[in-house]
Amino acid sequence: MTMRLDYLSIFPGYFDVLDISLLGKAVDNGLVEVHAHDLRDWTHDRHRTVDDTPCGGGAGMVMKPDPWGEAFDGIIGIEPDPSVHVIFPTPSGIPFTQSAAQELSTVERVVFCCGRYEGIDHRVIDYARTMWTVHELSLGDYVLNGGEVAALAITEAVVRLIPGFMGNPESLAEESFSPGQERLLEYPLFTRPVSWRGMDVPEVLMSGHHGRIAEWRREESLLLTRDRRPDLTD
Ligand SMILES: N#Cc1c(-c2ccc3ccn(Cc4ccc(CN5CCCC5)cc4)c3c2)n[nH]c1N
Repeated sequence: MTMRLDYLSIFPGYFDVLDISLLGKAVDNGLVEVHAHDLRDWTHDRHRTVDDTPCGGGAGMVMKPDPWGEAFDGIIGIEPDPSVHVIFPTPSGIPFTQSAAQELSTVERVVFCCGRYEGIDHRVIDYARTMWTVHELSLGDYVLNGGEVAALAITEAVVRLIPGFMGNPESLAEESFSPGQERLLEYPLFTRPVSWRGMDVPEVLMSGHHGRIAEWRREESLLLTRDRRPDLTD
């Protein structure tokens, strides 16, 4: 299966980075195809206007619905198709999680709608919900300037789960937040040299005793999780 990824943004250059590294490999081997679009290509005025003042007052500007609607018509089409998943990154979205990434990794087409300013006219989201499967997602409780960085993060989390993307799929199963995994943070990692600037790799990791190593790693994960993410231990 090839996953088609479309990105609608007034800064489509953000997505040039998807040609690099592992994601670039996924594009090369046909696992994903990436299309970035400039929302301003669907404006018709001299200034290629995409924003206007908020109805009801308030600070900042809101993205006009017209360019989004015309872009949808051109990029996705005018017929409803629930197999198309449209993602609106937004501060008011549902927190994006590994399970959401897992679900999205099986989808054949995803369209990211990257807002800017204070956000997108809500009718755009309401219209999209009548046509496609819509996800309003948030990366976390901090403020970004637009949806592009969130779209890149969601893309990376999803694409790495596509069968055939990762060289060693078994490693995915062991990761924190993977399905079936206890919700623990990952233990500290070490590699050679064994001694570096007066600090040594924990002896147990050099013992070759797999049982003791597993026990040490679990204990370290438990300590780290209790200290940094007590919410995961509920
Ligand atoms: N995913 C994700 C996100 C985003 C995100 C995603 C998409 C857009 C589009 C525009 N912005 C900028 C912005 C910033 C603050 C606000 C809050 N409002 C302003 C006035 C009253 C409250 C609204 C928009 C975005 C931010 N931020 N943080 C995340 N985890």
